[in-house]
Amino acid sequence: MTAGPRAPFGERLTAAVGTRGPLCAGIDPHASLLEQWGLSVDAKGLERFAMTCAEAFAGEVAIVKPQSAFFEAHGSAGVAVLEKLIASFLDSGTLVLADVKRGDIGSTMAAYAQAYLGEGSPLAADAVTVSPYLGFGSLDPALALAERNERGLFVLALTSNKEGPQVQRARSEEGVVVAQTMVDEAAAHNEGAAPLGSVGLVIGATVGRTELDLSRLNGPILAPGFGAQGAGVDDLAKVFGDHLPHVLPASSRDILRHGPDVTALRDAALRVRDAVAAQARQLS
Ligand SMILES: O=C(O)c1cc(=O)[nH]c(=O)n1[C@@H]1O[C@H](COP(=O)(O)O)[C@@H](O)[C@H]1O
Repeated sequence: MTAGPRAPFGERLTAAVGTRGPLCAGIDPHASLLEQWGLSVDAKGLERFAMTCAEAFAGEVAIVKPQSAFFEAHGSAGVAVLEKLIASFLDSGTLVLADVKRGDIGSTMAAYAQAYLGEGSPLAADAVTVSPYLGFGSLDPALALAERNERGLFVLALTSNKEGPQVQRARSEEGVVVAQTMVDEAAAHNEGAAPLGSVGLVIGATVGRTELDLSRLNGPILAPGFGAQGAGVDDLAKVFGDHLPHVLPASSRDILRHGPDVTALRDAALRVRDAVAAQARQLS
């Protein structure tokens, strides 16, 4: 991505959502979607898929989220397509959140941070998803590099899958819900940032009442699970209530199934965005 001075991620995201509305369009090139789009299930088909998404979304939605797994599945040629996709959004006004969900011991985390948040790295994106479930402190190298390079992190808190609560809703010896600890740690990093901090959380739109205190977060909330996993606009109000203005619903398959026609794909994304924005206005 661009070298040189930029605004902090939280500020850039706020501006992008202000201009282009509240939606994170997921780019998840499932083999079944490649087939449905009439593409070959190989790196060539992957590249066509990715570039079609770039054409449909660049400059149109606030942020896109390529899911790294579907690129990695094609080996080094697939990773090269991910690099090309990230570069294609450069200066488009649409930010890129690389969904890599990395989490490891600190010394290894430093290398992941360099790959996805390092200046000059071909995989560097505006933000990445990370997992704090090796302990929030294991993310320190990524937090430090993100801050230095004005990039962002989205830290898993309550994920959209049904297995998540076993870990995320467990309580510490002091009785604090594990996910609340992640919220509080992210909030500490965002304290005092304006208009919004650069350390976001991931809370699935499918999780029901979060029972988390999000009042001091001062950061964005990515809400996947929208569309294909069953969550809809009504769930956003139920799950996030007053925090809805900082929520960024994410949808992948439910939008991507409208391809390969670029206009149909773009219109599908903008329909979701408009439905979310209307719901947020109704509740404000
Ligand atoms: O971090 C994520 O984006 C994520 C977190 C989560 O709790 N649940 C979740 O589904 N995701 C991702 O969001 C996308 C959801 O895709 P769809 O179900 O097709 O909209 C996938 O790329 C998931 O890996």
